Amino acid sequence: MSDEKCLASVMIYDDGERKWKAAGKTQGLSSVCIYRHTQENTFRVIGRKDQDGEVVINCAVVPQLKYNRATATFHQWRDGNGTVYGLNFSTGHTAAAFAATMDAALDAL
Ligand SMILES: CC(=O)N[C@@H](Cc1ccccc1Cl)C(=O)N1CCC[C@]12C=C[C@@H]1CC[C@@H](C(=O)N3CC[C@@H]4C=C[C@H]5[C@H](C)C[C@@H](C(=O)O)N5C(=O)[C@H]43)N1C2=O
Repeated sequence: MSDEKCLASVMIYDDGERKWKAAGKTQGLSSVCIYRHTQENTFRVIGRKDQDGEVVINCAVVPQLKYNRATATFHQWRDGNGTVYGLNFSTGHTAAAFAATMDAALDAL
């Protein structure tokens, strides 16, 4: 698993207000990675705010996860309890790299 750091703004969709909110206490970019737990063969998306290290996403990658490439730089998915995460990547390249790692994780499950 290439756990190359992907820079993105981590967003969470607020169903009530029907709008995207920045995850965590502040705006700004986070380093988002997909980590593999070798023994259990499980995967998690972990994102840490570059500014202060706050963990703004810590989400299991489950087999039924539907990963949606809404645009070249904005990808999104629902977690197990219905929270919708959005990653607004800095570049199309990092978006594609992250999506390829996500696809590889989903294939390995
Ligand atoms: C069937 C299903 O579940 N479908 C989900 C998506 C999905 C599909 C398949 C599997 C899983 C999921 Cl999760 C869906 O459609 N969902 C999930 C919640 C929200 C939404 C519902 C309606 C709106 C309508 C428009 C779009 C939206 O939100 N889009 C479009 C791109 C655009 C890009 C960037 C961001 C920007 C950071 C800020 C803001 C801006 O541009 O101002 N913005 C956006 O506006 C962003 N929606 C959605 O994605």
